[in-house]
Amino acid sequence: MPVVEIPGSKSVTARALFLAAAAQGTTTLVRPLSSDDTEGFAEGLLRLGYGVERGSGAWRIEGRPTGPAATDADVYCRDGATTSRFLPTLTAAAAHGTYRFDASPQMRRRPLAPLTRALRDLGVDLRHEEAEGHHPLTVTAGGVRGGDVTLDAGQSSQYLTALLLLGPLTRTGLRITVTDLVSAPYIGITLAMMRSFGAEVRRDGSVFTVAPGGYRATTYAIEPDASTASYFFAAAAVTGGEVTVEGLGKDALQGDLGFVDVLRRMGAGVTTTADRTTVTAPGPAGLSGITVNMRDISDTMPTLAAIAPYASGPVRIEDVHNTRVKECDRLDACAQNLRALGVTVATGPDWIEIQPGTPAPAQITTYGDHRIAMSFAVTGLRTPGGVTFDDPGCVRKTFPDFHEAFAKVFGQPSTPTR
Ligand SMILES: O=C(O)C1=C[C@@H](OP(=O)(O)O)[C@@H](O)[C@H](O)C1
Ligand SMILES: C=C(OP(=O)(O)O)C(=O)O
Repeated sequence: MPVVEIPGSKSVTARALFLAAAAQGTTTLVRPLSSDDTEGFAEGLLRLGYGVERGSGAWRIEGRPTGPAATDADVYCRDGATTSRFLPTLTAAAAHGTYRFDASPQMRRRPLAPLTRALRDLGVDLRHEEAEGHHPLTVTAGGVRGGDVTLDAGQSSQYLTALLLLGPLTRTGLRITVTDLVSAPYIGITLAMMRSFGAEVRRDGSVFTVAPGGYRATTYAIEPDASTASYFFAAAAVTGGEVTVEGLGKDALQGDLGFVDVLRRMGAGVTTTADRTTVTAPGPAGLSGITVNMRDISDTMPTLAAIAPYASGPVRIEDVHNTRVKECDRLDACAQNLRALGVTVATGPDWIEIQPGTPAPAQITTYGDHRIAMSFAVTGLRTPGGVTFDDPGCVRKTFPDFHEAFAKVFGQPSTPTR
């Protein structure tokens, strides 16, 4: 019964870095994720003049409630959407300073207009350099008074998280009315973590009220990444094995742990205690087909799509339109790779339906998307000779050692070669 050690949560680490930077005092983050996204976030804070010390297993951040020490900085956000959306928002609260942000070509393509519009509605001087609503952009800080703002988070919950995180740094607090919301469980993570750093925030349906007053430093332990765990759980379900992940159980903050409920509905065995989760393969009949709404847990859509051919009936995943504006268009990427493996698949604006099949060996086109690589590594476990990847290294975004760690647990390498 392998107990798998999963690296820290990207989402929790990114929020913790924002909160620690804005807090009064020195914060210690225990077991943060060290990957391209979170290292990029930390480098961004360093460029802004925050004190960040990255030790192995713990990071220390010197909070600066008055804002960045640098009054002028150029920050490169790499591929990180949380970095690209949270860091400009952090600098908007500074009393003064000019901060320019840019991101990778992949991230430049991804939208952030609803967030930048809301920031402007709150009086922030924010200019897009090229395309409206995309990086690169410049924030000329002058503090944020606060007040009422309306936000459409139907494309990304990260817009709402950014505004919520900003709330305690405003002079009078924020009242945010949300007209639409995807990936809702991520807002639960945000609210819980804001409270852990001393903020006062309330939710009444679609209205969020955040009191002014800043944040207080703390020691914060980062839980393992539930989206990353999905590849190991899925692999247990399709290889006849069993996998236990420690540190992710009933008390977990991350909604993506809900992926195990999907596996349970398909026939896998799932046991969850307060702080661990075990998935065991289904009986001899294998996984059944399913129709499932993944609006709340859409980062695990590619995981399910990649194991879908091994189910005994069709797998239909619905309400995941926002997966088209992630690292790549994930509905198209999943469909194209499944077809390359010889599987029958159909897609619509916000859904994908996959027929049972017998995947044949193929090269997976990752589109530079870590989740496409990690998901199809699971498919490869039951493909004779495995699968190969055009860009195996794209896993660096959230799990640089993924291929090695996966091979260690499941024996067969996912052949991360070109
Ligand atoms: O807030 C976060 O940390 C995240 C929210 C989700 O994004 P969307 O809200 O854009 O779906 C998720 O896909 C992403 O990996 C991380
Ligand atoms: C969509 C993702 O990341 P982000 O939006 O934080 O870049 C992801 O990790 O699947």
